[in-house]
Amino acid sequence: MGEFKFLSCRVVKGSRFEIFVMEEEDEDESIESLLRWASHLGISDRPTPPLSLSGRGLGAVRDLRMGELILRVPKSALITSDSVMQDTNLSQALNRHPSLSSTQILNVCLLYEVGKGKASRWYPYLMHLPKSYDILAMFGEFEKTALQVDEAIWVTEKAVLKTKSDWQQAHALMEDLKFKPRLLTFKAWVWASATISSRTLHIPWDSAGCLCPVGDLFNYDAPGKEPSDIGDLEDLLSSSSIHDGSLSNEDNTTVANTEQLDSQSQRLTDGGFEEDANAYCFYARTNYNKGDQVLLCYGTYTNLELLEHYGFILQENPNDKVFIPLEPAVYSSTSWSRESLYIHYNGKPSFALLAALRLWATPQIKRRSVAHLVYSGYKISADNEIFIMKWLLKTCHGVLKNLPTSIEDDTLLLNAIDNSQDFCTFLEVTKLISSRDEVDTFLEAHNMKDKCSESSIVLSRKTRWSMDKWKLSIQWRISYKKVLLNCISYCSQILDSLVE
Ligand SMILES: C[S@@+](CC[C@H](N)C(=O)[O-])C[C@H]1O[C@@H](n2cnc3c(N)ncnc32)[C@H](O)[C@@H]1O
Repeated sequence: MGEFKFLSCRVVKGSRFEIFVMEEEDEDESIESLLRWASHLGISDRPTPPLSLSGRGLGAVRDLRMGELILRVPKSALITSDSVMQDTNLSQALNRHPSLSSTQILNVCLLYEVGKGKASRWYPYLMHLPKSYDILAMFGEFEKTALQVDEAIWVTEKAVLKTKSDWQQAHALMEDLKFKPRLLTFKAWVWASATISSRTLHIPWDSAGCLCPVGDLFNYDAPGKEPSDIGDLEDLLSSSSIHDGSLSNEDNTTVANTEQLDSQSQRLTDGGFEEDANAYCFYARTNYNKGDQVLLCYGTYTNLELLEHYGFILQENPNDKVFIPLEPAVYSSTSWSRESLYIHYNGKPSFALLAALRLWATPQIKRRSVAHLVYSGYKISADNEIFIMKWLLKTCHGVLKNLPTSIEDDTLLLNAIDNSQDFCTFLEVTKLISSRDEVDTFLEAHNMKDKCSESSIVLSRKTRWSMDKWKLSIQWRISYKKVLLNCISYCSQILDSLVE
């Protein structure tokens, strides 16, 4: 579920699409009917045939050049609150409930359309939406605890509470609309909310976005591999040695680079609604060879944000960030926001974190005189640098030590879940793990503790789904711990070079 696996690839024939559809093994024939339906709506990859779907994905049927138009989805095919509200029954009911947010409204619109069944003009599309999702709002107590890190647990609790309160607030409207009982349930609401969270695309006229048939089959590619990304800018600034010359030039360089970053961040998405074409248009974000999967950048996300909004994480995420506990005096030593004080995925402290630590480690009385250096990214002194690197080392070690499991055990557990042929083998393999509490809790939660001796255990759908989410929790905490380990090796290297 939500897992990115290409078990079969084939060219879809019999539709006007020359799209290369990558599907999961159990995906039924009907994907072709979705594409046939889409072409009737005017959704087209012509005249330049190119793309792919999630669990499913889109692949290139010929070489593609960066910037090439690869898919057009006319406005009339998009599911937006506006388009669904052309139904007067719905729009009148919405007028009677004016306090709902645009996302709540789109949620209701999606469920309303689902309630129409075959009478919905988007029926073939709705039928192909995933049946379940793995976003944080769907995590139960067990999977939430398996995240281990307070910040992630807190984000999960917030997501669950928000989904619940959104549902409660929208309930009166849905009753007013005489939704069938199954569409009134929290389960239905969470499904719609996860669909919207993980599949909508930005449109300028509605902050809730739109659902875009076929266009929502692109999987995600992370931005940040560009040569002058923020990491490089920080390199440029923080590797400079202690500097006492005029800073006016450096300041200008910083501003110029920051501006360059701004203009890049505006190009973070490679699809958008175009007024002239009255369509959502998608362009190749890079060159692709025939057979490659074609990806789309949804935006810049950390792994926790990807998990929260999309239900997956990237093993290598150039935009990942880890926040470590800082003393209140560090926050008050600078005007940088808390959000800017983090460790990059590669272990390097962010520009702002280094600056804040450098100032914090400077006696109060001297801070004013060194502030201009610090804000330009320069080191203050070797002693200051040694102090903050040692502090970072100690803090990262401390955070890792306080987590319930080691990265080695996490990796063993993940491999056991991934590679065991059956549940009994899984249980055997997990006996090698030093901290077995988590496995025992899982068995208890699914009433399987006393079944461990049975030779073949058939897992229920619910158990398998919980296991998928558990896996995501373990993957996430591994990625978190890796960043801290990267930081430890980064600081050790800097210390070695300073002490030499
Ligand atoms: C807009 S949909 C993309 C199409 C989707 N794969 C499908 O089968 O409909 C977004 C979802 O695809 C999956 N996904 C997208 N990019 C991914 C990636 N790079 N790795 C793993 N899963 C990904 C996630 O489940 C995500 O919520």
